Amino acid sequence: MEKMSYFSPLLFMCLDVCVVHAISLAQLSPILISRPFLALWGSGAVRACLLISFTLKYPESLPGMSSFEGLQSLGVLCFHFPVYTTLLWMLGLSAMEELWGWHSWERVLQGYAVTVVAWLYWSRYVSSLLVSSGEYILSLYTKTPSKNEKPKQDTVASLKKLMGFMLPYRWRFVVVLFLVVLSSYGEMAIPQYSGRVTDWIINEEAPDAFTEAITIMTLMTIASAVLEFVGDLMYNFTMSHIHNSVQGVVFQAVLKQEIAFFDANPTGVLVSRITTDTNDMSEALSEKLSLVMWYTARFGFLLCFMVRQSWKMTLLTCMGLPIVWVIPKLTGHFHQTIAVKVQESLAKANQVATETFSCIKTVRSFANEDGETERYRRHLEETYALNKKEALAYAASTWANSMTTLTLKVCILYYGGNLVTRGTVSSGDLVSFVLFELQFASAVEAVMHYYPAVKKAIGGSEKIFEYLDRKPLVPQEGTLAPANIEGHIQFKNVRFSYSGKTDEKDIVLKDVCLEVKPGQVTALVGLNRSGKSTCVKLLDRLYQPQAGEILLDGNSLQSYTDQWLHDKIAVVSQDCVLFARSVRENIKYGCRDASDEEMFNAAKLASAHKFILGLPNQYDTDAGEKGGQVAGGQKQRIAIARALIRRPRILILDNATSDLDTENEYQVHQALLNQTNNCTVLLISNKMSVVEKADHIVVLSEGVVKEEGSHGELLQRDGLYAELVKKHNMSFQRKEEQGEDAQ
Ligand SMILES: Nc1ncnc2c1ncn2[C@@H]1O[C@H](COP(=O)(O)OP(=O)(O)OP(=O)(O)O)[C@@H](O)[C@H]1O
Repeated sequence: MEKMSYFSPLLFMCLDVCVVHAISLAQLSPILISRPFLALWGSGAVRACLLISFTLKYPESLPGMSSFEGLQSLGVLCFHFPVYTTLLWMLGLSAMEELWGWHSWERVLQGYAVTVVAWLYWSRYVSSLLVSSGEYILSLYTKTPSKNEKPKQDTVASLKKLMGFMLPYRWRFVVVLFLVVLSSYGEMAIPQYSGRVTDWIINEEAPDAFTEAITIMTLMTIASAVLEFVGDLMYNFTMSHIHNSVQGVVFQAVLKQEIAFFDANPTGVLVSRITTDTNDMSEALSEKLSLVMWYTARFGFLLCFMVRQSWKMTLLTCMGLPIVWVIPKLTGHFHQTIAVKVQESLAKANQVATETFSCIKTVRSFANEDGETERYRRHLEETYALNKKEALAYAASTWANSMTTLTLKVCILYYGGNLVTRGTVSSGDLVSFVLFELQFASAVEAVMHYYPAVKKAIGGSEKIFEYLDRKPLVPQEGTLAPANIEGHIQFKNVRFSYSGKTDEKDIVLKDVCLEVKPGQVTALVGLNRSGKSTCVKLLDRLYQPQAGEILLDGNSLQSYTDQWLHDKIAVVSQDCVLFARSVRENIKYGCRDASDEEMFNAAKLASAHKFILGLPNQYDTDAGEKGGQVAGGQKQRIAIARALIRRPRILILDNATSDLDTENEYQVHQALLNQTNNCTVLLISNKMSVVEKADHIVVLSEGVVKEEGSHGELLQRDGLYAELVKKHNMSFQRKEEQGEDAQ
C-alpha cells in the first residue's frame, strides 16, 4: 500500500494518457469518424468514469482526489476541452483543429495545467469567498442554524447587526458606491489612452487624435482622483459616525447590566470592549473595507477592459496568476520555517549565556569557563549554519517571486506579440493590455489580502455585540412612585448569596428578618463580614434576594420606580467615590437641576461647607481622580452632601464617617441626626459610642439576626452586643493609653 501511494499519481496519469490514446484511435473507426463531437464528448465521459472509479477504489493513495474539489478537478480535466470546442462551434468559429487534435501531447499537457489552475482557484480563493457570501445569503432565509454551524453563523449574525447600524446611512453608502464605480472607471483612462497614443504614433494619425487622447486621459484621471477623494471622505465620515453610535450604544447596554455582571467582569475588560475592540473593528471597516471596495471595483473594470482588448490574453493572465502567487508562497513558507528554526537556535544560545551568568559562582568554582564558552560557540555555529540556509531561502523566495512575475509578463508579451503579428490585436491594444494586467494583478492581490482582515473584523465585532444582546439579570422596574413616603422597611426571611448558589457556605444572609421603623434611627451591628453592608446593597436594589422579600411601606421594594427609590433612599458608604469633576458637580451628581442654595444647605448639613470654602477654588475645585485631590474625611462629607441634596426620606449611613476622627465623627453624626429629624435612618458603624444613641439596634452574626433591642436592653442581655461593646471599650482605652505614652 505504501508503494501504491508513491506511484499512484504516476499510475493515474499513465492510465489517463492510455485512455486518451485508446479513444483517439477509436475516433478513426467507421462509426465515429463522421461524428467527431460524439468522439470528443464520449472521450470526456469515458475518461471521467475510469478516473473516478480509480479515485474511489484507492481513496488513500490519492489524498484529496475523492473530496469535492478533487472530483470537481476531474470534471475540469475531462470536460473543459469538449466544452471549449463546442463553444467555438456555437460561436461559428473554426473548431476543426480542436476536434481532431484534442489528444495531442500538447493538448493533454495543457489540460493538466488548466486543471491545476482551476483547482488552485477553487480551493484557495473561490470557495472561501463563496462560503462566506453564501453563509450570509443563506442566513437571510434560514432562521435556525444547526449546532455545527454556530461559529460561522456568529460572524453572519454580527454582520447583520453591523448592517443594522449602517442602515440609517444607506443613501450615503449608495452614493459612495456610485463614486467608487465612477472613479474606478476613470482609472482605466491611462492604460486605455496610452494604447490609443501608441496606435497614433505607429500609424502616424492626425495630431488632433493625439491631443484628444491626452486631454481625455488627463481629465478622466483628475475626475477619478476627485471622486475618490470625495468618496473616501464621505465613507470615512459615515464610518466614524457609525463607530461613535456603536460605542455609545454599547456603553449604555453595559451600564444597564446588573451589579453582579460588573463583579464578574473586570473594569479593564469592559473598557477595552467599548474602546479598543470597537476601535479595531471600525478601523478595519473604515480602512480595509474601503480598500476592498475600491479594489473590487477596479478588478471588475480591469477584467472587462482586458476581455475587451483580448479575451485570449485575459484567459492566459487568469491562468497564470494563481501560479504566480503560489510559487512564491511555497518558497516563502520554506523561508519562514527556517526563520523560526533560527530564532529557536538563537534562544538556545541565549539560554546558555543566561544560565552561565546567573550561575557564575558555580562555573568559576569548577573552573569551567572554557567549557561554557565551547558550549556557547557550538550553539552559535548551529545558528550560523541555519543563517546560511535562511539567506539561501530568502534569496530563492525573492528570486521565485520576481521570476514568476517576469515569466507571466514575458508569456503575455510573447503571446500578445503573436496576436499583433497575426493582426488579431493592435500594438496599442497590447500596450493597454499590459498596463491593465499590471493593475489587475495588484487589485486581485489586494482584495485577497484585505478581505480576510475585514471578515476577521466582522467576526471580532461579535464580542462587542455580545454586550448589546445580553439581557440584564434584573427584574423589571416597578411603577410605584407615591407622593408621600413613611419610610417603613421590613426584611422578611431574606436569603442571599452573591454567586447565586444555594450552598450553605455561599449564603451571606440566612433568612434575615428585621424592621426599620419610620422616623427612627436603627443601627445594624456585628462582627466583620456578618452581612451588614449586604443588607444595604439589597436595600439600594444593587442585588436581588434569592428568597424572602424586602418591603417598603408595605410594598415590595421591587414595585417602585428606580428614579423614585433612589431619590427617597440615600446611601453613604465607607468606600464612597467622588468623580474627577468639581466639588459642585460632585454634590449635584444626578441632581443637576438643584440650585446653589440647595447645594450649600446640603453641604452645611454634612459639615462640609466650611472646608469647601477653604479649598483653592471653593465649590469649583477639582476633586481629582476618585476624589484624590481631597482628604479622606472631606471626601466622605462631600459624599454625605451629595446624598442629602436630594432630601431623602431614608438615610443609610454605612460606616459613612469612618475616615473622620472621633470628635469630627461625633459632630457630623449629631448634626445629621438632628437635622434629618423626620428621616428614617439605618446606621452601620463600628463605633459603639455612635451606635448606642440609636432607637433600635439589630445585631447580625454570620448572616443571621442574633439579637435586637435598645442599647440598655442588649447590655442587660449580656450577649454578642455586650461583648462587642466590651471589645470596643477595651480597644478605645488601649488607644488612649498609647496616645498618652506617645505624649
Ligand atoms: N461583591 C461581593 N461578591 C462576593 N462576595 C461578597 C461581595 N461583597 C461582600 N461579599 C462577602 O459577603 C460577606 C458579607 O460581607 P459584608 O460586606 O456584607 O459584611 P459586613 O458585615 O458589612 O462586613 P464589614 O464590617 O467588614 O464591612 C463576606 O463574606 C464578603 O466576603
